[in-house]
Amino acid sequence: MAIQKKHGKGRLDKWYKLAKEKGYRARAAFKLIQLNKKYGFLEKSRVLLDLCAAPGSWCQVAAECMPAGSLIVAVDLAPIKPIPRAITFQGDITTDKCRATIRQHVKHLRADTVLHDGAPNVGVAWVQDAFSQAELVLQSLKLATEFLKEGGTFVTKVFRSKDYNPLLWVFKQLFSSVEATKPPSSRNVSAEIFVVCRGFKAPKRLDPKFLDPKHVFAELTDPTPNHEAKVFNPEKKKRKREGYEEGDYTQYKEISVTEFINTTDPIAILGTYNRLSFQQSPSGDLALATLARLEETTDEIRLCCEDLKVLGKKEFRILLRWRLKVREKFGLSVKRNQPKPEEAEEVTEIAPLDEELAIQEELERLRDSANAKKKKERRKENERKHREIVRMQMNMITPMEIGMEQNGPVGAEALFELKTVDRANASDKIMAGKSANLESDSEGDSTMSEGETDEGEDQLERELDSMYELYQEQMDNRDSTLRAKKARKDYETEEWEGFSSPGGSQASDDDDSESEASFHATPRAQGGQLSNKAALFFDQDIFHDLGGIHDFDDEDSAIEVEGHGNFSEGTPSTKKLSSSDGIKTGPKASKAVKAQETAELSSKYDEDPEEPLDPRRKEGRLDINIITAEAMALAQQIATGEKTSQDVVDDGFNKYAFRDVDGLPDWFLDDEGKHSRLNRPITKAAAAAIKEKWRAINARPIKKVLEAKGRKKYKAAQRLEKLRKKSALLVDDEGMSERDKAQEIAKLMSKASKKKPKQNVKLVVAKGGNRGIAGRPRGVKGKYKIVDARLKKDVRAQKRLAKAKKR
Ligand SMILES: C[S@@+](CC[C@H](N)C(=O)[O-])C[C@H]1O[C@@H](n2cnc3c(N)ncnc32)[C@H](O)[C@@H]1O
Repeated sequence: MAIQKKHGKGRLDKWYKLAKEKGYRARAAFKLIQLNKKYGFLEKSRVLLDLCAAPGSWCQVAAECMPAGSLIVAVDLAPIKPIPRAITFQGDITTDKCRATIRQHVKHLRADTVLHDGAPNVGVAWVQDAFSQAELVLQSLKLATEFLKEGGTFVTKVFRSKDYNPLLWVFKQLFSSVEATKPPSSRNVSAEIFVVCRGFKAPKRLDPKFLDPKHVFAELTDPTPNHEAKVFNPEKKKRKREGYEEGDYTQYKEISVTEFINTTDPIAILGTYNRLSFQQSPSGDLALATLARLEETTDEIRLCCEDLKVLGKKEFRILLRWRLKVREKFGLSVKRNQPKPEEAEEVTEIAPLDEELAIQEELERLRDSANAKKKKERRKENERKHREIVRMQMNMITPMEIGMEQNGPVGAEALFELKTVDRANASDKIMAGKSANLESDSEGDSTMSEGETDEGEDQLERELDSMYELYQEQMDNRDSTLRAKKARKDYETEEWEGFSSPGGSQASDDDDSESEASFHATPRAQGGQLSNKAALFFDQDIFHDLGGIHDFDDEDSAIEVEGHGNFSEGTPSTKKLSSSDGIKTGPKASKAVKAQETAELSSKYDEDPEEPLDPRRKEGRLDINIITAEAMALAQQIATGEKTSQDVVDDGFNKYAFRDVDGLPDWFLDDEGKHSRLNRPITKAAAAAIKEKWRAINARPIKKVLEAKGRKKYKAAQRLEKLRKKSALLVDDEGMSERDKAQEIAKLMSKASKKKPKQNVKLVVAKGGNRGIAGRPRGVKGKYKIVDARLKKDVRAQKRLAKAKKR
């Protein structure tokens, strides 16, 4: 910390200059301004007493801030030049005469505020000072108790000495709020502190002992100080908050080296002072001059003398040895058998030597209390979470509300556990299953030959179709989920058309090739590349002449989808049916059989069903969502190796397969898709998992609630950011003490965490001048709502009727 000079040019700091500029009689004016800014007592005061007021800068500030017509009475040992709006007189605040004079001036009135900035030995009449600072404070408090009104404020200056705590104790007995603060304009080197006591309790009877210095400052016997311990065992020292020595309120102390040589207690000097000075006094010191010229006074010694606070054991020993040598040279007595410093065992408690320490401690205390608060909040939060989990277990809330949804329902991991697969060495089998070829003989002439239908039948068909379309349109409009489904269906249909386009260019897109890989007729590796084995195989000459193999593959893959669907043709309607089977897939192929992708399925578990209209994800993979227990059971069987993709393909050959759907009306296909389908066995775990999944999905808050929650979070983040910026500004403010900064930040935090009171909405009845108005009604402030006059009347009428019925 930079040391501010209290004397000489150092005292002409920015506050001094500012005071000059503003016309205040002393820089002390800013102390009151800053105290008042923090506590705002002057604006509320009508009668004020300023004890120890010379030269009168506090009076000037009070006269500026207090309301017009207020009474200011100021007293000091030294004369005070007249101040507009203030009554001043010369007197000693410790005397009865002064008390009587104040009474004369204030008459029957009681003071709202009593200020005391007294310091002995400061004024011109310092000789008359018989009291120490603390005693002077007690005297001013005595006057305050006599003249203050109930709830009044007493502001006093105290010094951090051993009397500080007893004084604070007395204040706390008499006032409801006592706060010690150091305004930024108060020099750091000064041990002064200002105590603002608010809410005077105005006791009817006051025990005189409260204001009797003998009782308040009654000393406790102290053990003899052990300076050696201070110097040589600094790490063992315990702080005792005694504060500054009486009359010595600076933290930086230096002493001449000659004193160090002459003293009988050198260790006391090393423990107390900051510097041993080689500076000559104006009168000249011969011993010092000799000392400086001695060869023993090496550069190292000089360096050690510069700052005693940074020295270690070794340097202290060097200094002590040097002192002994010098004393020998000067013919002073030398105690050879001085106790070895290391042997010092007794540890005494050391008072804090500087104010910096006091501030540090205060900050530590604040930090500790903030930490304790945080810990308490954390504990509360944990308790809340625990309660929520219990509630969730009781099915009162959903996992999503406490952010557990992404973990999936309990047992999901077990469901897709691959360990059992590994144990059974079935993974290879699964991998092999992936590339199983499917020979389709379903391809062929499947187009339905148009039979001979008569005119009436055709018309009926058309009518039925249009009626069904109309019905579907109505359903779609009614339900947003259905709308989403339709959009999805359209998308799939579109894609499908692309797939069967001639040349198969779309089918060989990178995106698609990946999805094809699982069931492809040709064993293509992911990304459209052939595996080495497959490449070698297809390099054979017999394949070279085969054109359109891709088209064929594509069609096969389409069939594969139907493997667990009900129809074998690659028409839009069959796509629909395949999704009704439980695994929602993209257009090309089902990926449910890929063991590696089953893991992905489980992670997809809780995705929003409303959100993805596009079945593909950004990276081009299919977006598969297991939505039925059957699909879940199948996925589980594949994941655990119970079934391979080949088995799935085999299962696909059943009585529902290979149905000709060409020319069948949509409504019929829809109906068939719903009812005429294979019932696959489901496991208990799969059923439970799907149930849990739907429970979580159903329990999700509606969009509006989610949006509101999001808004709330966003606002909280904004508030936090604002707070962070404000705190950063405060931290950078050089004009504020660390303690004030910490307090300000704590204030900001508590302000930010407070909930704003809900604004009441004022109901304005739309009648008279307010009838049919567009904007804010006249004379209405804040939130308002215009209500219909009739409503009120109706309510009244109802009440009247109810009353009449009772009679
Ligand atoms: C720091 S100055 C006060 C400055 C003043 N607050 C201002 O703003 O100008 C301290 C004053 O206390 C006064 N003082 C000290 N002992 C006093 C006593 N027993 N009675 C009255 N005044 C006293 C000194 O005369 C000195 O003027």
